[in-house]
Parts: sequence; C-alpha cells; structure tokens
Amino acid sequence: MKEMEQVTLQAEIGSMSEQGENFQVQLEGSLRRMLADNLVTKVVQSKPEKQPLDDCTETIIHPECLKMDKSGISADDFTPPVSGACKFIGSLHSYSFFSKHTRERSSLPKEQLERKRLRRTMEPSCSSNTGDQNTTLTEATSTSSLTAIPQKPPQTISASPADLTPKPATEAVVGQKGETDANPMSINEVIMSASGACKLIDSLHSYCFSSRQNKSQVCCLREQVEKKNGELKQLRQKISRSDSQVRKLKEKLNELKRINFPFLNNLLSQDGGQYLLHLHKTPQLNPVIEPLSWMLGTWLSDPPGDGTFPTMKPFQYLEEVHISHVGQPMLNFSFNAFHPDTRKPMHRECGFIRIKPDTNKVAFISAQNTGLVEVEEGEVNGQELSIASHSVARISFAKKPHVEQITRKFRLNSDGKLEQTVCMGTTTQPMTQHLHITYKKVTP
Ligand code: HEM
Repeated sequence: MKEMEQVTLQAEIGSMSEQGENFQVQLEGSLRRMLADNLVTKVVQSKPEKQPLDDCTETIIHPECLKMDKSGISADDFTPPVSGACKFIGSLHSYSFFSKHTRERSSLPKEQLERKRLRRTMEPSCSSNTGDQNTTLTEATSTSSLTAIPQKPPQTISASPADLTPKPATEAVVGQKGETDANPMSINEVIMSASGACKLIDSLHSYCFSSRQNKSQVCCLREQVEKKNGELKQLRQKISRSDSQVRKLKEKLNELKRINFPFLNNLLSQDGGQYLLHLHKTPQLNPVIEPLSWMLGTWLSDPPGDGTFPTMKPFQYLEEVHISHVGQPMLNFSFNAFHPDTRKPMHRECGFIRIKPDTNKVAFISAQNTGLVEVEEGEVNGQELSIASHSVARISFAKKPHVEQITRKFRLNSDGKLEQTVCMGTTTQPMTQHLHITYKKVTP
C-alpha cells in the first residue's frame, strides 16, 4: 500500500511541477503586462491621497511593501495607485493554490483527495487565508512523515521588519533538510514549484516599488512647488507693502510741496515754470493784446494737419499749440508738431506775437528748431490774423533749399476751432501752401 501511495504521489508531483512551470511562464507574460498597465495608469493619476496600509495587505502583507526604499519611503506611503496593484498581486496568490486545488479535486479519487487536503494544510501558503495555519501545520507535522518547513508568511502590520524580510523561496522551503521523508527531493520540488510561483508573484511588487519611487518624485516636486508658492506669496506681500509705502511717501511729498514749496509743482510741470510768477495772482490780460485774445489757450490738432509742397510727398502731422500771456503786451506761443503714428517730435517753433499799441499792426517773432529765425508782420482784423515774412535768417548750416518767403493766416472759425495756413517760397519753389491745420481748444 505504501509503495502504491508513493507511486501515486510521485505522479502527482510530476504533474504539479509541470503545472507550476506552466503557471510561471504564463505569469511572466500576460500577468506582468497586465500589472504594468495597471501601475502605469495609476501612477499617471495625479493627487494621490493617503490610504490605509490595509489596502496593500488585504490579501497578504508583502515584505516589499513594508521595506524602506532609498528615498526614505515607508510602508505608510502606499497610495491608491500602488495599493490597487498590491491587491491585484495578492489575488494572484489565491489563484495559484485555490484553482489548482479545484482542478485536482475533480480528477482524483476521494481517498487521495483526503490525503492531499491534509498535505496542503502544511504547504507554504502565500495567501492571506492562513488564519489557523500554524495550528494545522503543527498537527500535520506530528502525523505526517512529510516534514518540510514552510515559509512563515507575515501576518500582521505590526510584524517586525526582520520578520517581514522576504526569504529566498528555496531556502524557506527546503529549510531543514534533515526532516524530510523517504522522497524529500520530490516533495521539495512540489513546494519549490508552488513557492516559485509565489515568489514570482511577490516579485511583481517591484512594480509597486518603482511606482512608489515615481510617487516620491511627484511628492518631492509638489513640495518644491508649494515652497516656491510660499516664496511668491511672501514676495507679493512685500511688493504690496512697498507699494503702500511709496503711496504714503508720495502723499507726504505732496503735502510738503503744498506747505513749503508752493512753486515746486510748476517748476516740475511740463510748462517748465512758465507761470511761476503768477501762482499767487492770475495775470491780467494786457489791454494792448486784447485784439489777439481769441488766440489764447492750448490747442490740439483736430483733425491732423496736412503737409504739402511740390518737392515732397503729402504728409500728415499732429500739433499741440500753447498761446499764453503773462500780463505783458504780447502773447507767448509754442507750436510743437509730432508724427501721427510714432508720436515722435517733428517741427517745433516758439516766440512772441506783439501788437503796435493803438493799432492793428502785428509782429510775429519765431525761432524754429530747423535753425530758422523769422519775423512776420501783418494785421489783425476781427478774429483773423494775416502776416507775411519781414525778415528771415538761419543758421549757417541750415538744410537746403532755404526758405525765402513765408505767409501765415490764423483764424478763429465759427465752430470755435483755430485754423492756420502756411505758405512758403524757397530757393527752388515759388510761394506754395506747405501746411494747413485746424485745432480744437483743450484749455482756456
Ligand atoms: C513756418 C514753418 C515751416 C517752414 C518755414 C518750413 C520749411 C520747410 C522747408 C524749406 C522744407 C524743404 C522743402 C523742400 O525740400 O523743397 C520743408 C520740408 C518739410 N517740412 Fe517744413 N516748414 C515749416 C513747418 C513745418 C511743419 C509744422 C511741419 C510738420 C511736421 C513740417 C514738415 C516738413 C516736412 C516733413 C518736410 C519734408 C522733409 C524735410 O525736408 O524735412 N514743416 N519745410
């Protein structure tokens, strides 16, 4: 009977070894791929939240899950992407034993199955369903001649790291050689085969490990971003504090200007302190220049002026005009032209307009940035001033052709706009219109 039993067992062992090998080959292929896919998808997911370690150990506590990696990640660092993978891996353990058990049960006689059941209780299980395994194992060891020492699977999270360090399967299974029975190698083969599958399954947790490393990098980057955000926030606060300080200083400066330097504002203004002496009292218009009072004010071209001359392409320009007085019997003026697109300053001139007292005779004295100085004289009639060049002079290196004659006409139109028309004759061209422009008044 014993011999028959041994023969049957050997046949069984052979079949189990074969199945174990096949199982390993299958795992190498499809399961690794599935697991890798699973992990990649999960690792890519952002915002990991902490999950209890139980997720990882629901089926079995895997030593790899509890070891510290190089970057200091502990078992506590398991997160949903990893724990899902661990679950999956754990479920493979139950498959490796349970399904094999089911398949064999249907093909073996009852008596053999009974013996197998007894033997299986002492097999090194790597599934979590090992609640009373130790008890069963003790019983089996005392009643059976098969005495291989199974690897003791870690049971709880509180297990010490030493307990949880994975042992090589062979070492764990073959363990104490002296306790094997008449056919120790065969039984070891079975155990090694099954343990090999378990080991292979456990080795899949290396994916968990690498995903943990990825997670560690993500955490590290997130920490850096949070740190930078904190710095940015501090900088913003500093800037806003500086802004408010600048505002306060400006207010103080204005206050000081008002109290101690009543003329400072005007000195710093665009007019360059033109009205400096008249801050305290508004100058009275000198009655002599009353006939020209319609010219007073600041004027802006509206629309842009038109420039023409036979020698040049027609052009447009903007112009700002200031005509003022300081109580003297004359007007002060400045004409400042700008390019309509670039706003670059172009032609500029400034000077005075005088009236011969008790007459309508007007003298127009102008200095231009082109190096031209001219005096035009004429008459004011109502709200129209017509003048013509009386004398023209220029700098020695003035651009040619030189202007020889100039005429101007100013008029206040019925719509309140000021209009100016300039004609000139040069050394090459007879008297021709050069400029025409209308201005609207922007200040009194
Ligand atoms: C009464 C005042 C002005 C006089 C006497 C004057 C005189 C001249 C003269 C002699 C020329 C050369 C013409 C030629 O090459 O044949 C010239 C050209 C020109 N002027 Fe005037 N001009 C006056 C006002 C202005 C104003 C207000 C502008 C406005 C931007 C202007 C824009 C130009 C331009 C763009 C040219 C052609 C390019 C150049 O030669 O610089 N001029 N002007």
